[in-house]
Amino acid sequence: MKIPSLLLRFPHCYFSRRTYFVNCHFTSRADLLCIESLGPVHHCPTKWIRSWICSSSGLRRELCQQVAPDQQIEGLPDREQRLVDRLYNGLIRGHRACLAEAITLVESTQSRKKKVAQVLLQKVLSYHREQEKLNQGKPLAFRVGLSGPPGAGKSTFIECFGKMLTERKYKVSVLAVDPSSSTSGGSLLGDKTRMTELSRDMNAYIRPSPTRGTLGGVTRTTNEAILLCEGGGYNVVLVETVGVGQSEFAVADMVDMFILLLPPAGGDELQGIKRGIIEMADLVAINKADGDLVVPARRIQAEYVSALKLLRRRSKVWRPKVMRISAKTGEGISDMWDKMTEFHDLMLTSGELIAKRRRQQKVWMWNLIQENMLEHFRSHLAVKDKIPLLEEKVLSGVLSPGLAADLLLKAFKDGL
Ligand SMILES: Nc1nc2c(ncn2[C@@H]2O[C@H](COP(=O)(O)OP(=O)(O)OP(=O)(O)O)[C@@H](O)[C@H]2O)c(=O)[nH]1
Repeated sequence: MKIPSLLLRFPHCYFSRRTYFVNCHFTSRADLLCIESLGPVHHCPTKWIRSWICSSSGLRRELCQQVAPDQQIEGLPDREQRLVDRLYNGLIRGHRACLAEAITLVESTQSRKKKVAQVLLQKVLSYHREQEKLNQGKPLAFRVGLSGPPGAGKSTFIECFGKMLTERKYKVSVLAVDPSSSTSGGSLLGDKTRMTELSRDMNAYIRPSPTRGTLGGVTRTTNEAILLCEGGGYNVVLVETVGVGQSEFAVADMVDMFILLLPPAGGDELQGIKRGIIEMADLVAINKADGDLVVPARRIQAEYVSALKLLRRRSKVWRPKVMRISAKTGEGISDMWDKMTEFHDLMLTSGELIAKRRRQQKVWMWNLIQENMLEHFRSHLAVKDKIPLLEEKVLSGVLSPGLAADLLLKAFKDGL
């Protein structure tokens, strides 16, 4: 059936500025819609459409309200709007090329592209809300963080784990957070040669770490990339980081479950691993528990079981577990997934998962403010030229860091 165009976004709907003829296919449950644009028309009998939707779809009348103006996506020139529409449509249909292009867009540092990226994200977010509603409020994807020191076997694990999930008809995306690649010029996660088999799997999408940017910038784009992957229908999103810096703390703040992958090695060999990160782990997996390494793996497992008992409980429904696995032989990987789904179900039914996600949203917002404020500060005309001189004075000991900061902050405030 053809009706004049509307952009339907449940629980809200509003009529698009550019009107189209559309084909609407309602599902029997009447709250899933596919809209296909066929061509422009110049008038839009809104009242008729509303009553048509309400009567023919059985939707409650209050679902058909106009969205608040600040939620509307508009204001882009046609060319950019077409780009957003193309990426959005491709993304929600599961086209990997569109997902890749969309992530490149959110990674862009150009202000124009950033704006376009935000419009796209806003659209994807609305789509998320609709889909979550259809899913009885359950999140679309399971977000899992994976961290571990170099050589722990992260890529071997992801390859094995990812393939197991795709065989079970999950769609898996792997995002890497590795700001070391921007600071040292070399990537600790050694992006290119990793997970070759999984990267050929049509139900998997692997995105290497952005090669530029600060930790703040990289985590921002990773957060946004998670949303895009979920929009693309990936129901398990793995965020990988190397556990020797700050990035793993950032990753723990963007996922539902945080997993620490360790080799069967004792304290000295794991010095690079920060103590704090163990406290954040929901599951510790001792990898390489095969062959001669089974015995040391058992010992390390026992050590971590005792260590975790001493930590403060972060959840009412879950105590961190320690498991032995072998990414090489695949042993323990299926059991590990069972534990992970148990965690997910418990967190979901207790309401802790949703609460955690909400908290993370707030943290994310403040991180963005912090990052943007700093960028604004550094590039402000009143302080920009003074920074090198004052930094030099602090370095040579002529000025205390506190005084230099005060001088810069004063110059900034005066210049506002
Ligand atoms: N015996 C054994 N070796 C493993 C296992 N998992 C990984 N390895 C080996 O450990 C080495 C490091 O594995 P990777 O998967 O590259 O480790 P990684 O943590 O991804 O390391 P980076 O790529 O440097 O971050 C490789 O030689 C693997 O073959 C395992 O379960 N058992």
